[in-house]
Amino acid sequence: MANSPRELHPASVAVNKDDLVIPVNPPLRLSLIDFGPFFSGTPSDKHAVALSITEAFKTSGFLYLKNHGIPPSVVSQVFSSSARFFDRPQDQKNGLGWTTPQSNRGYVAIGREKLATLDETGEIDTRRKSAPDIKETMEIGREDVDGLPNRWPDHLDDEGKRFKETMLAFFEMCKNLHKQVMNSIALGMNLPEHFFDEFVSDGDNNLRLLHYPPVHKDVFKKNPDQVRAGEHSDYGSVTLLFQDRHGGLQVRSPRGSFVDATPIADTIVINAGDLLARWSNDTIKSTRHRVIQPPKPEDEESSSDIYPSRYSIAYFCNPNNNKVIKALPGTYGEDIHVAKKYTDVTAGDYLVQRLTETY
Ligand SMILES: O=C(O)CCC(=O)C(=O)O
Ligand SMILES: [Fe+2]
Repeated sequence: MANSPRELHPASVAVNKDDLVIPVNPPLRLSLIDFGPFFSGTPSDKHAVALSITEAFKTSGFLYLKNHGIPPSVVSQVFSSSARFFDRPQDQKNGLGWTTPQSNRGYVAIGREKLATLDETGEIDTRRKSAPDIKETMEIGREDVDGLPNRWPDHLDDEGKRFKETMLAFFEMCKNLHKQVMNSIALGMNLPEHFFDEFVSDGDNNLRLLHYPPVHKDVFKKNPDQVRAGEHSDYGSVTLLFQDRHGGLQVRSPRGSFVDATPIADTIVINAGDLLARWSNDTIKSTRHRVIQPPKPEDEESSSDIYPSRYSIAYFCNPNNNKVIKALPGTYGEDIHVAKKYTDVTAGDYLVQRLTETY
């Protein structure tokens, strides 16, 4: 059973109708939304869920989703399989290395990617040298794309074969959830429920397994710039983020302070990415976030000098690569006195350009 937000974060989180309201000024509300009624409720229940999801994306850009339809047993299987993958010898992992932004598939060793914000991309090289992100990742894309093979460990051993099966099944579940979340956004923005279907049919998404290795506490004390993953926004439509229990994910409030997105069991953290913000003519927010050391070491860990490993799974959802993204109906026009803010862009071109800046 999911812990209530109050149990998880007694000191700094007020609970308001199930939401985490983080008491910064202005408050940052990270809504905890029950997706159940979207699948099985009356049309008006469904509409209410759609409105709360869309409202969350328009205000904080982040929400927690429960009853999302992906069974907890599947999520824990994916976490275990991911941990076993990162436990492999370094040369096995290097043999499956990430190659190009176009492919965006394969293993990325510690220090290779430096997440950064849109306005500081020119400085990425300098920043990567001073405080590289302390993380390794495995990137998995849509299977069976000509010339862009996934880098599976299935030729190594049986465990590698099971890894491939587990990740492919999970990829499909997340792809379906993405479609449902887009349906809810469509309804919440007064568009036909299936408006986005033709945009998300291919599943040009990216499953990223993340491992933040154990770090000596001194590393963070000695370098105030050191983080596990630097401040950034995500690039695509929405990100489905599965966290373990350790914490460290933080969301940037409108005034610039960072607040903890405390792990809540059996929920998915969902945030909007830059391409969805652009698509919505900036009515939806793509909010910056980062990963630092865990907020307060749990009792059994507080006496240790080491922060333990943290694992997370990010499923980056994108529109089909070949789709042209232009401002959504209802987000601009003379009647509402709002101009289109961006030129049209092809989803694939936009994402490759953003990835090129990061690696
Ligand atoms: O590990 C996390 O909790 C967040 C990872 C993330 O934001 C990313 O990879 O874009
Ligand atoms: Fe992110």
